[in-house]
Amino acid sequence: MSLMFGKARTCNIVTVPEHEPSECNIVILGSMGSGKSALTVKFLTKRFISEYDPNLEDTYSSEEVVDQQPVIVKVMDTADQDGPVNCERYLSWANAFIIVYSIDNRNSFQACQQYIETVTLYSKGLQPDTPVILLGNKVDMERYRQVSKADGAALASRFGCRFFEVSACLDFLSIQHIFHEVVREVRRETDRSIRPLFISEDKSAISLSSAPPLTACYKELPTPATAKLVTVKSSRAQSKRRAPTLTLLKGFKIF
Ligand SMILES: Nc1nc2c(ncn2[C@@H]2O[C@H](COP(=O)(O)OP(=O)(O)OP(=O)(O)O)[C@@H](O)[C@H]2O)c(=O)[nH]1
Repeated sequence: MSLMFGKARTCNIVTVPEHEPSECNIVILGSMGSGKSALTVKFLTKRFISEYDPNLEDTYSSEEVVDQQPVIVKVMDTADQDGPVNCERYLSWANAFIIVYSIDNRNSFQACQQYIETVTLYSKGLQPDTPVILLGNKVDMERYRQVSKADGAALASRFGCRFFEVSACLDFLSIQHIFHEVVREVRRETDRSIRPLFISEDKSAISLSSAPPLTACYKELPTPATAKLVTVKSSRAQSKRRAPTLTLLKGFKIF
């Protein structure tokens, strides 16, 4: 069963009940082998698993607390064969994008530019804006580095993205920090998009004190399944390989 959660693009202000944690849909993009799955698994399980089914695309969720506020983080680990293809499956779903390259692979860095251009073009003018984080992964492979930190930073600043270098096989906290920073960026953009209007001199302007309290622009969504990690979207592509697999996480097949 494929169950996708959307979010209201048009800002129809609805009240999110206090007890309901907000949601944050994050899409991870990048060329094959850049480390998308490894980063996703590390964030969800604190473990580094070395081999994944490259054709497996799935969406996972995790209940997090960011700055004392609970949030359901949904992560779509994509599996484009090369470059952004049929992007509509994630463009309207995402609250944010993490675009990954491997510092030891120049081609993966070039592919990131295509992804950044695609998502920034789509998000242009949309409210709230969709934050993009550029990630240089495999920083443990320094001796094989092909992409300098300066190159990564320059690409990120050209598109107004945040930029980090990480390694999915090193400490968990640096990976968790990235995902939590994405949640903070989404919250900032949401607050920015519902910031009270400036009251003009014209007395006819609505006085905000009488307007209902503005809250996040999310439509009421069904509460997600209680399980901590759930697969909410079936795999897009079935694995072609029939090697024996160990299923670590629902939806992840590890060889
Ligand atoms: N040294 C090192 N290897 C990594 C790191 N992250 C991922 N890898 C390895 O790189 C290979 C590809 O990792 P994946 O997570 O499958 O990459 P992916 O982007 O999901 O690739 P596809 O599944 O083909 O789309 C695997 O062998 C991982 O073990 C890292 O930070 N450091």
